[in-house]
Amino acid sequence: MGIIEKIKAIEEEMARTQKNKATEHHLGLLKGKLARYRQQLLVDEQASSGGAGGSGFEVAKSGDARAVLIGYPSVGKSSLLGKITSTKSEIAHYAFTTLTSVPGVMKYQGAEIQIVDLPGIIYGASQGKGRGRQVVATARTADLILMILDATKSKHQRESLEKELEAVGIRLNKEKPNIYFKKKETGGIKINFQSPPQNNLNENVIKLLLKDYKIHNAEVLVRDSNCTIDDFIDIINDQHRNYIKCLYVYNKIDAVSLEEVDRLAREPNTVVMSCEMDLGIEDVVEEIWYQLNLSRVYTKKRGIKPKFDDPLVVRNNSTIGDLCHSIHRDFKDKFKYAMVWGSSAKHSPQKCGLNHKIHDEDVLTLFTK
Ligand SMILES: Nc1nc2c(ncn2[C@@H]2O[C@H](COP(=O)(O)OP(=O)(O)OP(=O)(O)O)[C@@H](O)[C@H]2O)c(=O)[nH]1
Repeated sequence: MGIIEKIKAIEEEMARTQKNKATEHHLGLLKGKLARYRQQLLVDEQASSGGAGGSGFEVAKSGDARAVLIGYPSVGKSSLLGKITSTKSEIAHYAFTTLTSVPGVMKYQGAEIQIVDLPGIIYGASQGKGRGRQVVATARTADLILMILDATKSKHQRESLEKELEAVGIRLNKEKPNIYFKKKETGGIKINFQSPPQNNLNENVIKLLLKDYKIHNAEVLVRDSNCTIDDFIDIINDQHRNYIKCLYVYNKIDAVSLEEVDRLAREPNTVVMSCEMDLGIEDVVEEIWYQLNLSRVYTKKRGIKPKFDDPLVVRNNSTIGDLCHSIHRDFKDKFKYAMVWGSSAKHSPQKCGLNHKIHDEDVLTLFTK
């Protein structure tokens, strides 16, 4: 039986099995197997196509961060891209057989955010259909997923996209489960719970899953009592999981009732817009910026005012060391100290080393050896 048939058989068995306390472990084990086969399918396909980037799909990452657009055809992805990316004329069209990916650059607050359009080909990826896998590989590199949805369509569109992303190991708006897991050479299986489990994850099911994955020596510490069986499966498959923020963007609100717009706008991590009527586009841009959680840092030379129109952009929680790395790979070696003005400084200016955490809108003078 091929992998696709195996996946199908498990999915069918899961659909047949009633969900209750008695079947919980059995279903958990099936989910574990499903995750393993799906993983294998993605790996096999990548190997046979010479790796995700081998067929030329992978888009070079440029700019300070990357957001990818995901959505069904005709929901308005191109319209949005046209509105928020300023470099329309420079947009490169990467055409590889049936695949087209259009990266554009959104300039905002001095940052350059690459917006990659993955035109409606994500679905079917988890079943090895079409070339969705390369799309998935690109989606994995995103700092933010923009799921573009048609406000006039049913909630099925969102659910099916979420299901596809879920099936390939992309977790939306979720933190990595708080479980310590380490494979060992010897010593058997050691399982501990920091506090009594409140959910379906328990010692027995962990043992069953590890056995199914042929892991005979490992240490497990469940730190969060709300962890589920699915969380543990994610932890065993950790190299193939990506925890990515997702912003749900409903387009075409001009075509639905005010009540419906109001309802959609209240959903978490959601913005609503109408590309056609030019409504809410600025909110989308602001929300992208907010979700990416970037910090702008202005550098200045001694005795000269900083250039506020040309910040260096780093991820939130970055250190001066990270900033040096973003300037140049070897810059850290030349770094002596920095003078820092702004909210991260205890007093302005503060003399700081590489480990100092910078805040948005700090001003820095870097001194080299
Ligand atoms: N009513 C309404 N129609 C819109 C809106 N935005 C886009 N459309 C229409 O929706 C259709 C699809 O828009 P596109 O921007 O091409 O959608 P797309 O998602 O890029 O489509 P694909 O290229 O097929 O993936 C076009 O006919 C647009 O005129 C909107 O805000 N309201």
